[in-house]
Amino acid sequence: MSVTSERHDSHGLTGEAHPHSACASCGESAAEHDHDHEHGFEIVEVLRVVFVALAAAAVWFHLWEPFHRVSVIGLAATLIGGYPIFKEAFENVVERRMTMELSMTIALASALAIGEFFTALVITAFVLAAEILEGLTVGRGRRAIKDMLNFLPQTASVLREGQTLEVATDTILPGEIVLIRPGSRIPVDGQVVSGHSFVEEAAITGEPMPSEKIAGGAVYAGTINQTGTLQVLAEHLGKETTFGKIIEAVERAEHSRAPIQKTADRLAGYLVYFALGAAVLTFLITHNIRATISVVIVAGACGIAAGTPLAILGAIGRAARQGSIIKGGIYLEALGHLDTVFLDKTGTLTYGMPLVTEINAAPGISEQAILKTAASAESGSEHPLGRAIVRAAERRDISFSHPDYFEYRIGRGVLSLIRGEQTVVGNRTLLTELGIDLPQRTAATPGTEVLVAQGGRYLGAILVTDQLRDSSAPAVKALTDMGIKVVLLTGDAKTVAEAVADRLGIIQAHSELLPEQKTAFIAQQVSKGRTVAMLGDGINDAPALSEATVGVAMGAGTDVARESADVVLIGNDLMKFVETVRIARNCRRIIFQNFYGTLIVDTIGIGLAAVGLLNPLLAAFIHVASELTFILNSTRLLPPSEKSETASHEQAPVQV
Ligand SMILES: Nc1ncnc2c1ncn2[C@@H]1O[C@H](COP(=O)(O)OP(=O)(O)OP(=O)(O)O)[C@@H](O)[C@H]1O
Ligand SMILES: [Zn+2]
Repeated sequence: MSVTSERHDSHGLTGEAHPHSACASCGESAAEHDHDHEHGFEIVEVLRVVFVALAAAAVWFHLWEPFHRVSVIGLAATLIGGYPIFKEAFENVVERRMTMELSMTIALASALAIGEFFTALVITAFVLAAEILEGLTVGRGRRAIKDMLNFLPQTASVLREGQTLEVATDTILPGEIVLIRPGSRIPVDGQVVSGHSFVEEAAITGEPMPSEKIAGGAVYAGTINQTGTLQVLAEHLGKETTFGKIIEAVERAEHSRAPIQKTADRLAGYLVYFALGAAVLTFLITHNIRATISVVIVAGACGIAAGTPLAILGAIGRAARQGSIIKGGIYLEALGHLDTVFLDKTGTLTYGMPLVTEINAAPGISEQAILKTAASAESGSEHPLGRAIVRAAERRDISFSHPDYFEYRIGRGVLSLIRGEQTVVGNRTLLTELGIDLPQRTAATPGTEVLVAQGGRYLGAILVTDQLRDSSAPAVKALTDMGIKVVLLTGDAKTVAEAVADRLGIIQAHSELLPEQKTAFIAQQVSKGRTVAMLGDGINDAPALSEATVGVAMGAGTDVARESADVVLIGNDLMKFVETVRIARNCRRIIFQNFYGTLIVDTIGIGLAAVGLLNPLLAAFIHVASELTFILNSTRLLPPSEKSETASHEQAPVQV
């Protein structure tokens, strides 16, 4: 049961500020407030319960009863103690909203009217006590997320003019050198300039194994430096850090309402009507006022109304802790009933750092010449394949020039002009379109064949192989085991697609797709009513990510991909995606448990009350107990408190 006093609003989390109301207006405002004055409110509320309970005892023992029919203590204490309930009910009447407070008020008024003062007081006490417990639970949920914000260090050591100064973190500027001692939390995103250490990055990636840092390595705010001192060149600060962005996304997600939340509010509203309707029927049929009051009282809806946002908040928070940022409740909900996952190959299933592994030259051409020509053509290329070729040429000390003209044919390769000669580097489709004669595939091993031609003549093929991510195979298996269809979509050749699909146990693979074909493919699935996720990393993937029900970007991918995505995997670990789907499914299951549980308990309760088997006190107890059970059910998803974690880290032995 929940009473929504104004003070209480400030403790709410999105959507549960008026837990019993079926109104969309209850969401946003409550979440804006903070909850620093929590303790003051608790004491007033606790005193109110104690007051009502004492009054109930007084009524029970017939203390001071100047009038025969009316208990002054009972009446006064119910009115004073129940004030928050009545106030809320009055506001609901003004707003023409049917809420549980309103029905409780009706029940209390009826109890007073038939002289059941003790009953009225006990019910009031129950309701108020439940409200406190619920407020604490929901507050804990909100704090679990807020905690994340407060755990960046407030001060940091900075090297300024040859001196080490302790300054407030928010005064550090990009480009300054920050000194990070072992055992302390890193305050900025930046690059290690000197030192050697291991850093625990669980806050960012969810990965518990510390990662080694030497000069040149990247460190992230919120992670913990463990063994050595590091000097870090600050690059991003505060909100601009990866950590800051995680928090921002989680906060935004918290404010956005998932469709299921609207369903929950509506369902909670219907329950009130149902209870009132049942009460009217009970009265008409039995003329038993006590039974009628019990019917009104027994049905609780907080398990649905407050339990739903709590579960969603917990799930988003938990996912964030393990390195996947869900940008809104709506995506969490979709992930909970996903039926297909589309995977891009390069950069998603593979590391996206391919290597040149083989060069097959046409007769009379040297490997050197092929690499030189290809590297020149690709010197301005951003594509992983182009970069691999350029890197290979550099590694072999092959000098190359820049093309006079360069054109990128999406999904095919590059056209360029080198010293007046038309140079083509790309796949079979591209070279065939240009009318260049090609031999059969020459490569001995699997990999992507990049064909090179100059002046209309085929020079040879460069085989580029990318490595599958370690997490790809287990992730595909886990998704398949969960009953989700896994489909590979790639721009690469059929042979490569099939080899990858084979290695990973993917049954359906589509190859040689242009980016717009990937997008169209996904759009078609979505229009069929499927709930699909697309995982990708590249610039070309952005439209497909937007088209999918849930677009998922690899953290190491391009900015465009991360912007268009609905979920970002910070650590590039595909198992994190699997884990996120599990969390989403769990969240959905808990919400539905609460839905069905509430409906069952309320229906049985109303039935028992209607036939006179529940007195109002028992009815109130059932209401409160069932609601608290369902709300506690929702809290199972909340991430463990970060405070204790932080404390244990700070106590870690400091070695300098
Ligand atoms: N810069 C390039 N140099 C050579 N070939 C290229 C280049 N860009 C694209 N290609 C050719 O076009 C194909 C499709 O490229 P695209 O970028 O669409 O997909 P991909 O990187 O191979 O894989 P995925 O679609 O799984 O990310 C590549 O496999 C390659 O054969
Ligand atoms: Zn309630």
